[in-house]
Amino acid sequence: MLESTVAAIRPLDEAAMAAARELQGRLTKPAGSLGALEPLSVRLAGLAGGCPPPLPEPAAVAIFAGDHGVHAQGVTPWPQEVTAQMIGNFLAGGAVVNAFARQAGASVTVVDVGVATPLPADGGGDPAGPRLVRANVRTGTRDLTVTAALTRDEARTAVQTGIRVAGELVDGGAGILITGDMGIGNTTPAAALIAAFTGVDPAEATGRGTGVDDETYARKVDVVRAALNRHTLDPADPLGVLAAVGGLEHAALCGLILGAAARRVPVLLDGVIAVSAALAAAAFAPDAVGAMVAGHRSAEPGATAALRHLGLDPLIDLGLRLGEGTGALLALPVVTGAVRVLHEVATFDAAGVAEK
Ligand SMILES: Cc1cc2ncn([C@H]3O[C@H](COP(=O)(O)O)[C@@H](O)[C@H]3O)c2cc1C
Ligand SMILES: O=C(O)c1cccnc1
Repeated sequence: MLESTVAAIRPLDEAAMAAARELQGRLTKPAGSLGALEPLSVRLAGLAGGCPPPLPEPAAVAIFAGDHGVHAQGVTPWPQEVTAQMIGNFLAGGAVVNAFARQAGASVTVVDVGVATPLPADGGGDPAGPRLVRANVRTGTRDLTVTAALTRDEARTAVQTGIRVAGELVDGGAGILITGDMGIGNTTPAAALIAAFTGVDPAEATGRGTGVDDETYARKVDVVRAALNRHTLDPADPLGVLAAVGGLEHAALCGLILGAAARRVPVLLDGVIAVSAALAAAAFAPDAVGAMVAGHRSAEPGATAALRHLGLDPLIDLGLRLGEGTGALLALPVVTGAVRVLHEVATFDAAGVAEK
């Protein structure tokens, strides 16, 4: 399933992109006046294979949750149980991601791919409310400073879970997928993935996550450096890199991105966890980048290194460092606006407006 998904990922459609560029030039506005929205609309036409591309509606957020053996190294001040507790909060609709999803009209799907502590009971209430998918591969990764975080089989199972969730959401009518994550400690494997795929130094890849103090930050950089030294990491073997230093939610997010790209549906990337997973997806299938839209620039420095490597410019930059899918959800109206222009704005001809 991983191999067939990767094989299904194709380049953007040049004819659709040319049509979108040509249409942009005839709309009642100075050429280029919509800045980054114009190339975005062109790219989405290329992804859809037609102009105008469909409006990216409805949106579906998939929050992949997992725990991390590296938590034992003291890389975050938060107890591991917070991962499971926040799942309860997501299902009850009380987290920031829920507030932003309601605002954007997006559905919320929470996927347990690797939570270590018992989950709260399913909400079971509102059928339109947040939904829980139970797909636990193992109860947290192993400590990546000691051994590989995952076996290749475990990493593959998590990637395939992400592909499956993407397929289900697209079959359910989603016009855009949004990446979300929850996993106490998960900025540490994200930094290791970013260092492995981009080649930046662990100090540049590593940030303060939930907001660690100077002492914890120094330890976190040492942990990422130790992980990079401990494992042989070949960026041409993304499954091997995900297994050695990744997390179950990172692997599943990689799958979600690959699944979206294979179905030619855009995937709006959130913060540092999402972009670290996007590096793995691009290593599996370079053309998957065509389906990626960088929602925002996380305050985590590794996110900027990853976006540079992917050649993506984030749509908004608000200093967010939360995850869950929050930054991507805030960027959603920008993506919709970029496409709506191609659907609704009059041409100079049709509106009787004189050209320069
Ligand atoms: C209450 C709470 C809600 C969150 N929502 C997302 N994260 C974010 O912070 C965690 C990563 O940061 P670190 O690597 O420093 O632990 C992840 O769970 C991520 O989703 C949260 C963290 C907390 C504490
Ligand atoms: O950029 C993110 O997604 C992020 C940053 C800090 C903590 N958790 C997530």
